[in-house]
Amino acid sequence: MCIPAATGRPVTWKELKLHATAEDLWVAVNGRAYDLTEYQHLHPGSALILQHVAGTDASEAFQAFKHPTSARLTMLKYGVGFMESAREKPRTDAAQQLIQVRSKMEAAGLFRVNYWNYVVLAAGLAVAFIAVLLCVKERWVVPGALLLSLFWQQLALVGHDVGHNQILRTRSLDSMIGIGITLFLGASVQWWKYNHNTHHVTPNSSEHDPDIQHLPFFALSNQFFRNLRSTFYQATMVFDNAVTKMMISVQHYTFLPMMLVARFGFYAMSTFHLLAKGRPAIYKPFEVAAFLGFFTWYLALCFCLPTWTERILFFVISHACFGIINLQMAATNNVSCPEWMDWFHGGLQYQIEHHLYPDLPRHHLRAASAYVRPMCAKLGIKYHSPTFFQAIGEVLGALKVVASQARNLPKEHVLVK
Ligand code: HEM
Repeated sequence: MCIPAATGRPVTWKELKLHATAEDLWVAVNGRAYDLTEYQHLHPGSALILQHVAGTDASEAFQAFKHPTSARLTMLKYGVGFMESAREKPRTDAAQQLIQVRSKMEAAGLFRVNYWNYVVLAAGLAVAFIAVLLCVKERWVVPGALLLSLFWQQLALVGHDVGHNQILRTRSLDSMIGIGITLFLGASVQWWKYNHNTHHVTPNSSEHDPDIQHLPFFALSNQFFRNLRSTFYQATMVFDNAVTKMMISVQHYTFLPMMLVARFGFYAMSTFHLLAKGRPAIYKPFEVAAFLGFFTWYLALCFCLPTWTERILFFVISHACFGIINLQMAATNNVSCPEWMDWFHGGLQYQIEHHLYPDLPRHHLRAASAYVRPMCAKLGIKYHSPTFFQAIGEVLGALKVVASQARNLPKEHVLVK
């Protein structure tokens, strides 16, 4: 990618590190230094994401999120100077391998979208939705509700593709598809995107990654046995109270039942995002309309069923089943499955490939694994890919370990703030 030259003076890496706060925010991108203190609040990818890379070489993160020409022109305004050297440290073996493998996959056409996949998927979604309407008309409550939960699960997976601009490759156009998804899924795609982009920039950081911040219900490691401040929620995740400690100590039992109500988390987070100030507000009026539109059609559908028993049953099954089939998201590691099951996992069974190359279209992830596995072997990195049920077992096992640590905490456990 061609980055416009920032005019100005030489900047040392030591100096860059002195500007690593929200109040004084510099980053280096491809050998140039930028002062983004003011721009952070205009940044479409959020101020928070820039704060996470403040004072560092953000070239790789910048590259990972495709930036259009307008971004490169904007950068001209904020240039401070050029870095004393193109990189702070020479590229590691792993970084070099990543770039080489990317070039090979580009040459093999893996970064090109095959639109037939989406035509088939869209047709499948349309058929599923019409089938749900027919089921409701015929009062087939259970099949209708099960089908609806599968429809939502598949739509959520398309939301993931859209969030990474994997379909139309342009943020505005993919966001339009996202608004359609909000209408049929009842979840703000812009909330999810804000959440998920932060997760990609700060994976597995207990303070920064919203995908692992689930107190008071779950703690994924003993890092959470402190009252940690979440930079994402701008709130303290309080561990030091009786209810949280009790919940964590039994989390391996509550995990699966909690998935039954996970759907409500989508509603809560979307509402919070749409009402919150200071978050990326692009397309907000459309998103709000689509979000409200969802409740209108969904409740209207429930009320097409003549009795309260049928309505409640339809509501409960469609919501609970959505949570259960979304367990494949909860595994958050690679999952080995036969090729014919790829549609069900929606690409999330290739977490390793996806995290290394987030803009890789999901239908090429299986082919990409043929490049990534040898790369891992070469670098001596274990490529872990259990089956679906093994993966769930591993998640439960990890939760159990942390639960037992929580149970055995000494009474005088000191909280490090
Ligand atoms: C250095 C100056 C930067 C400028 C001028 C800039 C500008 C922009 C612009 C104009 C967009 C909207 C893109 C579009 O409409 O397709 C954008 C999106 C984004 N940027 Fe940056 N950016 C900068 C640095 C960074 C860095 C260092 C990161 C990562 C740490 C980052 C992460 C993102 C993300 C996650 C998005 C959202 C992408 C999306 O919504 O699909 N940006 N940026």
